[in-house]
Amino acid sequence: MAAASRAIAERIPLVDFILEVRDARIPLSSECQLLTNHLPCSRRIIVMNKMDLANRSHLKDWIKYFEQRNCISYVINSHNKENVKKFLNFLQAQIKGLKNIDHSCSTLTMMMVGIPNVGKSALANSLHQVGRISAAEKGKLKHAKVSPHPGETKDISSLKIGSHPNIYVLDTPSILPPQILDAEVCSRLALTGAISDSLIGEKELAQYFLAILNLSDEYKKWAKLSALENERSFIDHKEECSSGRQPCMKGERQHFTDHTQDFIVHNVRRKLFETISCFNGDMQNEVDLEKLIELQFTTLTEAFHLPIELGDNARSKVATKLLNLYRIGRLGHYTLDPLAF
Ligand SMILES: Nc1nc2c(ncn2[C@@H]2O[C@H](COP(=O)(O)OP(=O)(O)OP(=O)(O)O)[C@@H](O)[C@H]2O)c(=O)[nH]1
Repeated sequence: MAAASRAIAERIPLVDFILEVRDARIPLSSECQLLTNHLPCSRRIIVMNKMDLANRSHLKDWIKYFEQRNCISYVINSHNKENVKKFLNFLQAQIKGLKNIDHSCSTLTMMMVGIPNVGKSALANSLHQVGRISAAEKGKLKHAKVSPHPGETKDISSLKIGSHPNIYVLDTPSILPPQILDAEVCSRLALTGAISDSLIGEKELAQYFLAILNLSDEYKKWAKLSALENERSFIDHKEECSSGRQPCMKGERQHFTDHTQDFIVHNVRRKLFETISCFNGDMQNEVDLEKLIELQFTTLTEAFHLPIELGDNARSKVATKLLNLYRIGRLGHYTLDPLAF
């Protein structure tokens, strides 16, 4: 990372814009510290990526937050083509605003910079795909490597994203400071996938996520799952009594090992809703909150259909599956950094 930081720092004066890619769930914790002291805000655009995973009602407030600090910012989902097209138009408007440029024959470069796993390569690829470049150039489409694991981009690569003027985007390897002293920031970075889970521990990370979920309002959206389930059990019971057949397990023909299947996700959401709404303790009290999380681990073992024989290993499995569901956006949308104007 030290070599990457040097290579990026050397290029900063040579490029027209820096696209500092951050994670929309942690707009502050995912700040790239290398840029903080190096760059005037007018040449930096803060791109809050993965907006589809963040709390939507907070996004406008974050744009306002950066505006107040004279920084240009933009929120985006790199997997959404329409979003990426609008972003490209926005970038072209920024370029038009640059003075002393012959817009018909110039070549402009933008460098993507950011901490691991924020989606720099995914965004570079998407811009390249929607960019107005010739069919011949598209035929040779290069791709930056996209991966769910942090630190996969090893070299600086260049992708063309526009013509007249020619615009190139440089995808760069991730950079992180050598030490992160704030434990809360570390947990947020691990939960969003910027650093490895092993630095915190999977179980601890899942407990951290459950604390966030329990203290948010996201679970309230799952109230109807619980009501629906009660209604369904009542109907099933009536049908079984009248037909004399044996009760059958829900989702019997489905695959219990794939925790991303709808029937398992619904079960998980329902169990989380029920444990939180039946909880009598004080959520603001750390000891009470820990008790609730303990109970949720036990309840989720059943919701994920984990065999009882797994014993203590069941808790690790619950943690892995729970973190995965959170990361693919199936357990609600959270912005983990608090907004402080
Ligand atoms: N949900 C969601 N996932 C995204 C988005 N952008 C990227 N991802 C996913 O995030 C993961 C990381 O994306 P990359 O493009 O490899 O991230 P990077 O910043 O280049 O990662 P490094 O290799 O550490 O430099 C991949 O699994 C992507 O599919 C987005 O807008 N929304």
